Amino acid sequence: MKLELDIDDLAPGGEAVGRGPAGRPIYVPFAAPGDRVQVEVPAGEGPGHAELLRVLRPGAARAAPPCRHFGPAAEGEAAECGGCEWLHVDYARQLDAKARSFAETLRRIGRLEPGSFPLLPIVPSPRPLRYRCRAKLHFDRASGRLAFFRRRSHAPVPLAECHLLAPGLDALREALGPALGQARLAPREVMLEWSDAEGRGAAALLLPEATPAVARRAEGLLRAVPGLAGLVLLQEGRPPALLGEPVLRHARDPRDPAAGLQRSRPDVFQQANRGANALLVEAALALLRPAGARVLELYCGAGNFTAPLARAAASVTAVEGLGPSLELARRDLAQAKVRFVAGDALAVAGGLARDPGGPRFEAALLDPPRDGARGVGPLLARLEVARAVYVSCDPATFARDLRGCVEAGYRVASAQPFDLFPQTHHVEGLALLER
Ligand SMILES: C[S@@+](CC[C@H](N)C(=O)[O-])C[C@H]1O[C@@H](n2cnc3c(N)ncnc32)[C@H](O)[C@@H]1O
Repeated sequence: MKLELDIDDLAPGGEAVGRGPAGRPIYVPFAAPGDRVQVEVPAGEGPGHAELLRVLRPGAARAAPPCRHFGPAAEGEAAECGGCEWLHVDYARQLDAKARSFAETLRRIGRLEPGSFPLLPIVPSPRPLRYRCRAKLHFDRASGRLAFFRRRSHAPVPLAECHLLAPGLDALREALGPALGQARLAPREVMLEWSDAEGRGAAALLLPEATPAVARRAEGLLRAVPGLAGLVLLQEGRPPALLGEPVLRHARDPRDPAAGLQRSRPDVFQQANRGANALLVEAALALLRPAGARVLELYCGAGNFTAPLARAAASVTAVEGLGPSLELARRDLAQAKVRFVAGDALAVAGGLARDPGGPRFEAALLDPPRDGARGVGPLLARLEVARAVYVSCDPATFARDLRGCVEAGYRVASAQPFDLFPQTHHVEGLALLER
């Protein structure tokens, strides 16, 4: 059914939303607040996911998307690249939508009513474009190019440009696709990383098989691509094979050389937006006040927060589940007052909590993956943690866990959204819990 709609807002899931007949919410990709649009809507009663047919009258929130791959497939060269959702929306409007959806998730899932705790304004990314120093891409054999997937699909969109990638990373993307074809390598996934501090990059290739012949071809690839310092060859069920120098060093804070460098590897977690990450780390440390405290850090990764914690704290016990991340953190931060523990974060914290003679902590910092840290509240209480900073990339599990912490005796002393992923709906959360 064809319909004309006024678009009211951006939707938390990355589309835009307007009201159809009888007030039915209709979600429309590539529409912007204030637009009048013509859409194709599936019949039915509940919320509808429509396709955009035409923008009849553009709204004031519209911006000209700089990328040929963005937008509905029918428009010229555009090909519904799934890398961006809101490249056609003014950045201030994106921030406003994220701040509101963050607050709404805390209210709905965390039962944290607005006004009952300090909710701080969203922190913008220093760069709304060209902010990524790493990306997960796919190799499209047909075009010999690296690709993102099309929106809501596994069809590749071979990229001739990407405005989210830092210039060095974008140049590496452009060179690597054809070179993979020439080396007769067809990875299922390519994790690409670039260090501005080093002026060179690295890639992890997920391969169907990593035989000695494949490794020899990968060595040829490494020699052929300027700026590619190293490769990690990944094959399911096998340990990673390293070629060249895939461990890069990033500036911990691009604004402050004194903050030092941090090791990274393309196959382990690292924040992609280094500029916004520096703001997040700074805010987390200011909230936690680790000076002189015994600190428990859960999900420490390669030590993004561990280094500044170690500078101020009396001691840091840092827990991480992924071996190669922990190895990088250990290499950067080998010092007596930092104790790294390998293992499942909640199991390790639970073990410490059950041990009557075990360590206790004044402060804790946790930064779990999207699944969150269900049940962490009672563990923090048993470990006698007085204040905890929770960093999250998923507002829903964040809100659930904050509720759990409140039920375990903590209060939310502040919460704040951060924009680490401009042009998408993703939002990072930071909260201080105290008791
Ligand atoms: C969002 S990342 C944060 C890493 C680090 N804090 C940073 O800022 O770069 C989450 C980290 O948790 C680790 N992880 C995932 N599940 C885990 C678990 N059950 N126990 C311990 N670590 C886990 C991942 O390997 C990853 O390093």
